[in-house]
Amino acid sequence: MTAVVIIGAGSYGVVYKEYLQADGHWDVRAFLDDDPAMQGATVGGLPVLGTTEELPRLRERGIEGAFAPIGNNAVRMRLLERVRAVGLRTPNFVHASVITASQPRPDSGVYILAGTVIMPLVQIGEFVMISMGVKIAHHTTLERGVFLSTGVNVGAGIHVGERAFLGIGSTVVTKVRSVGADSMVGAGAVVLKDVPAGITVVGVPARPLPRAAAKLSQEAG
Ligand SMILES: CC(=O)SCCNC(=O)CCNC(=O)[C@H](O)C(C)(C)COP(=O)(O)OP(=O)(O)OC[C@H]1O[C@@H](n2cnc3c(N)ncnc32)[C@H](O)[C@@H]1OP(=O)(O)O
Repeated sequence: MTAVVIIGAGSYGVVYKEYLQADGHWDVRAFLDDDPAMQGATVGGLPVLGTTEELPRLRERGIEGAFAPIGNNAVRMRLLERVRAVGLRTPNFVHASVITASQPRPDSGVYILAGTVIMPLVQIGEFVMISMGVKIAHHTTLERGVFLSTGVNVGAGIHVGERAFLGIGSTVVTKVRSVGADSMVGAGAVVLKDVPAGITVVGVPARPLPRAAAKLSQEAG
């Protein structure tokens, strides 16, 4: 068993606590959370040990690594970089039901939830987060910090840029070459053309949202 903490004691944190405990490889000791209101709380039977300022002191407590299952890609990446910087591990979590012919590198902070299927020759960058029931075809690349929501379908040979966010049930068809960095694909969208970096697309077929409406807030839930 590897002793770990979970950063973020919100709904994702509690769900991941359940997954990690059921997995049998993780001794989940506590949460860390930067919300002052959470300090001293007990969440899902585990203590909130402190804020992320505690990270440098975790080794003294015998903790070896941290998970940060946080939907905001930039925040998740920043936190996991801090975890590494203090010499802790950023383990992967791949649910036992996942069928994958393409593995992320060990300790690359990649999380893949139940029912996902990944074909061979898919590159999975560090800090990628993949929700339930996602399908990814061959020769596709997910760059660092990509988030694929529940039920996303990504075709073959597609480059998904850093921190791109694909909303629940969206599809990117095989003829698309690129979904740009920091772009957002709305829930249910069907992407038929390349998505430029930094924009939000919605609908069937997917078209850009006017910039004023696109907040890129990544409220992933
Ligand atoms: C465990 C999991 O995986 S959970 C799932 C994770 N979360 C998601 O999938 C959420 C994905 N987010 C979305 O789809 C969002 O609606 C976004 C990011 C596309 C847009 O969000 P915002 O920028 O806040 O846009 P807002 O809600 O103000 O809507 C702007 C316009 O776009 C339309 N719109 C928003 N989302 C969509 C969508 N998915 N499809 C079609 N139209 C949409 C709205 O109806 C609105 O149109 P109007 O101006 O004619 O009224």
